Amino acid sequence: MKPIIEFQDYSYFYPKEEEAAIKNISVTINQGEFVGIIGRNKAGKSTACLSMIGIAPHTIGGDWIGNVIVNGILLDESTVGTITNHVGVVFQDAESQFTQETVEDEIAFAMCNMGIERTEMLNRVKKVAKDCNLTDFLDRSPFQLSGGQQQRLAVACLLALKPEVVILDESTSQLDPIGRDEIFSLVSKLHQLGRTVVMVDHNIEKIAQYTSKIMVLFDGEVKLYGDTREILQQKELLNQYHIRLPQVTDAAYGLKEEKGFTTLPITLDEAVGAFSNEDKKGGDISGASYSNEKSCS
Ligand SMILES: Nc1ncnc2c1ncn2[C@@H]1O[C@H](COP(=O)(O)OP(=O)(O)OP(=O)(O)O)[C@@H](O)[C@H]1O
Repeated sequence: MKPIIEFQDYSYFYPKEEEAAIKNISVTINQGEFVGIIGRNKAGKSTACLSMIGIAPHTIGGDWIGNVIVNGILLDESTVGTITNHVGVVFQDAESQFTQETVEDEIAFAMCNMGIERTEMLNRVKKVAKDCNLTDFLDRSPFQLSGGQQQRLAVACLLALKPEVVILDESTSQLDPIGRDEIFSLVSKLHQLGRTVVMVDHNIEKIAQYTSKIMVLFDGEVKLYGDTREILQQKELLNQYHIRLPQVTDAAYGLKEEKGFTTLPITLDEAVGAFSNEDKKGGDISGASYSNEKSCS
């Protein structure tokens, strides 16, 4: 596995702040992983994202200790410009980044500063519009799109630049359930195509369904980092960090002894399998019809 983002004993202090917002973290995100970052408010999730793209410290200022290495580039030697060749980020308020009159121009605009040849640029607009299900809206104003469509447009602008890593920081928090599903479905496809995806989201059900790894942040520290299924088995620990289990996992946890579950289901499909299997000996979901492959509906 090739490391794509490495935090090495990294701490970050916002300007004029004495306490670090990120405290001595050492974690590696490998190429092709889909990592969910979770944690209560002010845990440091956005600061971790900003550090992955160099906005902290290069744009915001402040101090740091340790290192962040993005695709082999050390923080000391990077600029936001060099990192954005590898990493793209979409924030919660996608709308605020739009400046163009049409969706087509907005996607093309993202490529303007990169000196991309016109035919190539038009090809990329067509491709990402298709991938993000925006082909029918190319002539429309970005401001006449729904919240979900605007988030998809922000992702399309980013994909046109072909970054290896796509970061979404609470991009679904203001969307209705359908808009949220659209974004998760889109990033899941990107992940299947081999992109590395990092997603900050408070929706633990979706994080459970789609991610391959979870990073739990608490007061600026990484408390847990590992396989999504393994992390979500640890109710007491997660609760300590103010994170709840997915509802189906919590329900199965309550019946763990009675049903003899050795592994808790983390998605609805798995729970249906687990509970319909309950008459069988032990009621273990390992006998149920689920796999470690994440659903990508
Ligand atoms: N520009 C800033 N200047 C000073 N301190 C900041 C700044 N931005 C964030 N912080 C502080 O850094 C810490 C981590 O904040 P951060 O926004 O990274 O957390 P978060 O987990 O993303 O929170 P939320 O879920 O509320 O968005 C908090 O204590 C916050 O107050």
